[in-house]
This record gives sequence, structure tokens and C-alpha cells, in this order.
Amino acid sequence: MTSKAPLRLERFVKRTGDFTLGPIDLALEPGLVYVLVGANGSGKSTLLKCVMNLMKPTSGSVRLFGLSYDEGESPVKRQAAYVPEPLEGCESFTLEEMGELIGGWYDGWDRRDFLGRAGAFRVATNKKYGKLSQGDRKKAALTLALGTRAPLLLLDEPTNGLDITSRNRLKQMLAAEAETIERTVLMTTHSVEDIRQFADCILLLKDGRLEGPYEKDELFRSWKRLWLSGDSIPAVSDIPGAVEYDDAPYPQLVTRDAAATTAYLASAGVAVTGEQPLAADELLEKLLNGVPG
Ligand SMILES: Nc1ncnc2c1ncn2[C@@H]1O[C@H](COP(=O)(O)OP(=O)(O)OP(=O)(O)O)[C@@H](O)[C@H]1O
Repeated sequence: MTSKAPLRLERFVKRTGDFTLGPIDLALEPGLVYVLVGANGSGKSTLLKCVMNLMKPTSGSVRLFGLSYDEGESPVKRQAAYVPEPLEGCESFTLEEMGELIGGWYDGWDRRDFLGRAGAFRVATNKKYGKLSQGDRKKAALTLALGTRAPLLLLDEPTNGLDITSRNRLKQMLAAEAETIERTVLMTTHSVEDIRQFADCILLLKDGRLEGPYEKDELFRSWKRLWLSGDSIPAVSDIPGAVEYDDAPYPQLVTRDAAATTAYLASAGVAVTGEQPLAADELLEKLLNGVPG
């Protein structure tokens, strides 16, 4: 990838109190949706704030489309739109007023498009933000961010509080735009459904370290539960890809690399009598909590 990655972190570290995030090296590819997953307090919001220059990294660099905040903030910030969790300081403005305030910043801003999105989300444009319900506030923030048509979207828990229809609208908007704009999305979530619906790639934050990106479809293809039959089943540590073995009620194992595991078992004379993709929540729990090997 060139130095114009939508987001590039190099040797990035952020320390706050006794919490350390990093070092992280990461380069996002254009046009993909990255979902950042991690336990409470793992640093997801901190990372997004550092990308938006709302917090300064302790060391290392943050570049958006090759631009660094060291060379001036405005050109960098115009590349990205950010939906924080929660959006604060806007209580006395209507959505329409907020659009007028920030729209001028962005080259791609289009008032009609913005109003159309507000309509699709069914969020009032003439009501003060502070008087909106929690879900409507989220929709207002998303309307603004999407309306900027910025090439990088940073969404902190964007579906938190959204009703089912609005979640579907968000998915439709992102999918429709993927056809016309090369837009990269980095979003955080605690929802397995969000990962299923939105992610092209998954990033994991664990103990301050970033793992991934993992291509979602590939993850769901390669992690499987296999049922086995054979006189002598090798130790799990000897089976490539295997992460877990259970004898009861029938011999079975979980693998992170179904192809490698199956090939090895065949050579060891162990029959695979059945297989099943791992459920998304089980897979994510294993990824987040770690598995041996
Ligand atoms: N304003 C703050 N002052 C000091 N420490 C903070 C502050 N905000 C967050 N932290 C600390 O930074 C660490 C990362 O917090 P952060 O909010 O980034 O995590 P998160 O992954 O977004 O969590 P959650 O899933 O609960 O939203 C935590 O240890 C937290 O205590």
C-alpha cells in the first residue's frame, strides 16, 4: 500500500494514567469497513480520539491520507468525519444549524444530500439536539458525519441506541456509498450483529495491543468445529490449527484453520464425521480471550 493509506499508525503509543495503548502499527486499505472490537476499557475510543487529534499520542505517528497533524490540523481533519460516543457540546443547536456550521468545512458537503439522510433516519432537523432522544441524537450525529462525504469515517459505537429500521438505513447508506465513494470506515462496537452486518475486516484490541486486520469472511470460513472418529486421536497441540479438543459427548475439536487441520487428520487416519462453522459470538469470544497456540 502507498503512503496515502486512509489511516496509518506507526509505532503509535498512548499512555493515560496506568493504561498503555500500543505500540500499534496499522495501515487501513481504502474502501473497506473495519470493525474494532475489544473489552470495555481496552482503548477503542482512545484510539479514535487520537486519530481525530482530540488526544495526542505519547509517541509514534498518525497519518490520514499521508497527512500529519504536525503540518497543520485543518487539512487532516477535513479527511475524516467522527461520530463520538456520546457527541457533546451541541445541546443548543438543531441538526440543521449543526449542518450549516460544519458543512462548509468539507469539500463533498451537499445540503440536499444531508437533508435526505436526515429524512431517511427520520430525525428532526429543527429540534435542538439537547431535546432529542438518545437514539435520535445518534442518528443526528450519523447524519452529520455521513453528510460530510469525508473519505474516512470514524464511528464510535454507531448503532448504540439505534432502532432496527435506523440500523438497516445505516447499513443501506454505507453499502450504497461503497458503490460511488471510496470511503473507509473504522467503527467500534460491542455487537456481534454489527460485526456480521458491517465488517469487511475485524481489528481486535487486547491488553493494549492491536491484532488484525482479519478478513471477516475468511475468519468465518476457517474457524470450524469438527467431529472426529478414530482409534487414536493426536494431542491437540500436534494438530495444525486446532485450538480446543473435547471428548464429550463425541470427540470434537475447534480449529482456526479448517483446511490445515482436516489435511493433517486425514494423514493421521482420523475421520472427520461432521463440521460446522463456529457461531460468530463463540468465534469472537475465542479471539478476544485468546486461545493457545
Ligand atoms: N478521560 C479519561 N481520563 C483518564 N483515563 C481515561 C479517560 N478516558 C478513558 N480512560 C482510560 O483509558 C482506557 C481506555 O478507555 P477507552 O474509553 O478508550 O476504552 P474503550 O475500549 O472505548 O471502552 P468501552 O468499550 O467501555 O467504551 C481505560 O483504562 C480508561 O480508564
